[in-house]
Amino acid sequence: MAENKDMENYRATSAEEEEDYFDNVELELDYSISVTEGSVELKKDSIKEQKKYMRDSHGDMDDEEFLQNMQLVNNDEAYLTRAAKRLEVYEHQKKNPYFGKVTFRYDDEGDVIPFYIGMAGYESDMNNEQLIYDWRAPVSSMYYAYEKGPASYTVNTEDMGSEKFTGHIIEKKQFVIVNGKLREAVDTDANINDVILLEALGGNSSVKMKSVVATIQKEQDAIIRNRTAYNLIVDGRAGSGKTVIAMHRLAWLLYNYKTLDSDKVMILSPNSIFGDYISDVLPELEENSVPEKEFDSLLEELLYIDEEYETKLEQSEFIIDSGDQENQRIRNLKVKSSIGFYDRFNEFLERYVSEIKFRTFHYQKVEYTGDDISAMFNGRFSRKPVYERFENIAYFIVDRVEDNSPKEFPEEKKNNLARQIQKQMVNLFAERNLVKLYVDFLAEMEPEYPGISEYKNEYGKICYEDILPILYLQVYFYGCNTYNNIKHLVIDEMQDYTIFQYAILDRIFGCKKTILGDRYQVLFYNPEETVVDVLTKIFAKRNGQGGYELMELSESYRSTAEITEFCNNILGDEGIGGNTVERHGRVPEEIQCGSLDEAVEFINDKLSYGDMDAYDNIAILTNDEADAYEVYRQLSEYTEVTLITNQSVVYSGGVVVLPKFLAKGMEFDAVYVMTDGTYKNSMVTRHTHYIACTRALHELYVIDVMQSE
Ligand SMILES: Nc1ncnc2c1ncn2[C@@H]1O[C@H](COP(=O)(O)OP(=O)(O)OP(=O)(O)O)[C@@H](O)[C@H]1O
Repeated sequence: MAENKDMENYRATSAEEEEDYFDNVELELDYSISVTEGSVELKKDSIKEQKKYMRDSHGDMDDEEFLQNMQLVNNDEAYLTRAAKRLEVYEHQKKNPYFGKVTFRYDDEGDVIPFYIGMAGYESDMNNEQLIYDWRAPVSSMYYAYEKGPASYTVNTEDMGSEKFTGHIIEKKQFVIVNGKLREAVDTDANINDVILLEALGGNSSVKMKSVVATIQKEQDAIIRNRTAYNLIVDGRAGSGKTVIAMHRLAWLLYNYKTLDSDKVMILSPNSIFGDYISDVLPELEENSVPEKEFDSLLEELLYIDEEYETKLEQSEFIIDSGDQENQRIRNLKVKSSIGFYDRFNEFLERYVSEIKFRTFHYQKVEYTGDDISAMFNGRFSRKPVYERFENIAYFIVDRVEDNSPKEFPEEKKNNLARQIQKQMVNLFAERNLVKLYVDFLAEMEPEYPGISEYKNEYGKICYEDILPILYLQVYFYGCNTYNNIKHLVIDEMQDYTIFQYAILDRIFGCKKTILGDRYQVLFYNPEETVVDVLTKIFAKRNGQGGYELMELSESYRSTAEITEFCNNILGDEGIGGNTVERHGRVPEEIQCGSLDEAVEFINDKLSYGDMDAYDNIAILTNDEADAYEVYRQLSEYTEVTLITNQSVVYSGGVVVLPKFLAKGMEFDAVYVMTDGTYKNSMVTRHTHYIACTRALHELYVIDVMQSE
């Protein structure tokens, strides 16, 4: 009832009133620009004078006075940097100041306040009125989460706790503003008006991922603004916006948690091309970019063994070359990535650790026998990770040594002594070769899984699936503090990592995490054990710490309904694809070609007869790098085309040729997927094909190149 009364008493703002508000914001922004530019000029003069004064009076100043003057100059220069950034934001705001509005009637006082929401907030320099609210501000959450009617928002402050405000949204609008002109003000009752979303989705893809603040959907917003999860796991179908959400979540976290800086956040991404693709979103949202890493570079950085080992890429090539053959290595690889194998390895390690014999430790009058240390290791400290137990025992012994000495030890002495004790204990392990220990474990598994002890590839390198348990072993024993400064980790394409990788990441990054991916975009899909099962095991609450929340996304925003349907059919019973957004386009075409040359001819015809002229980014996805090179070589005789390889670090759009595995996470307006005509026969190739086809926004062609006998 209250709702109806609100509606009755409230007169919606007219188009003219919206025009007036818009014009006023424009005037205010002009004023702020001139005020800021004026103060920049004054500051520049003052810096110049200050520097001159320091030069002229250098001889007469004592050190303290000189430092004080230096500090003044530094402050003024910092002001200039901030002002330059503010001017940049004002300029963006002049082009597009806000995209939405909610008018909210507060329950208690009955105040009615219109909140205009934009990419960044804006406070008037004339009267300090907040004319635009940043999309990340607490009030803005109502725009994404509620339709007209009862609504609430909560303000959380790090020192004052949280306060909830309740009331009613009595008006909700979306604005279409193009190049500083208010084109349309649309009343919207739904979350975000479909027409505006469809218009956003109908455009071409871009070389770099773009922000989508104006059209974030309710289910996506709940992920972006989640405050409660320690580890937030998002399982979403292809094109459901996981990557774009990950970027917006980071921007939201940086805005709402003042102690979180961009250098305390990290993104784990699948390859450098993908890193480049997402690199613009945060700057576009007025945040600094955050460091980004691939798992293999962590591996290289952290693992200290001398033997050569395979990369993830080498492993993927082996899997794809094997196709559907159940060879020994493929069998091993499946076992070695399973939860059961991980559990058995941990049981083996626990047994190994409980049998460790420690040496007796002496220091002045204090003595701890090997048995005493062993009792502490397997008793009082047994619930801690092995490396923490060393540290705990070392400090425990140092405390006893201190108790026995007449004077208190300074902190430094304590730390040095603890380090010495720890070193002694760790050396016991260092004598053990990590690889040998792992090989011993494999030997134990051999009767159950014949052939499992093979751990090197045909080139004598340790296989990728074996190097991961070895790195796990290393962090299990020695821990790793390298990334203790990281306070939030984002893992995209979560389905690409195995249980050992998660166990390693869990130990290296103890911080909160946002983990996103699609359980179906994998080469081996096993409904009995998906990546979600792995994640919920590794990130389950332990001793009341950590834990996870699992959220799902089912709506697919990238592709037309026709392409999404086509892709869902590839998976059949092996997966649930995305629901389609009602955006329509050409039905995907399947073409048979007798040879690669013929396939190139088909693509070239499409490109030269103008069929693709409407598109900015067109990709040809091949089975492997060799095919990619061949297509590139032939096609580049006729048209401008770029080859993307594993070494590429920048993606610059246009027509590109790349192997399928590098297209992960990316998207293109039109996609030509090459296959050898046999993808339906094997799960690996079916899933690879699905991943490749889901990259297309508007047009998709599947070219079956028949294999010559
Ligand atoms: N709310 C939204 N408004 C406008 N565009 C959106 C929205 N959500 C997603 N998109 C667009 O949909 C496309 C797919 O998004 P994204 O790449 O983040 O999906 P994904 O789930 O990571 O896909 P995949 O798993 O297939 O790599 C992008 O072009 C993105 O901008």
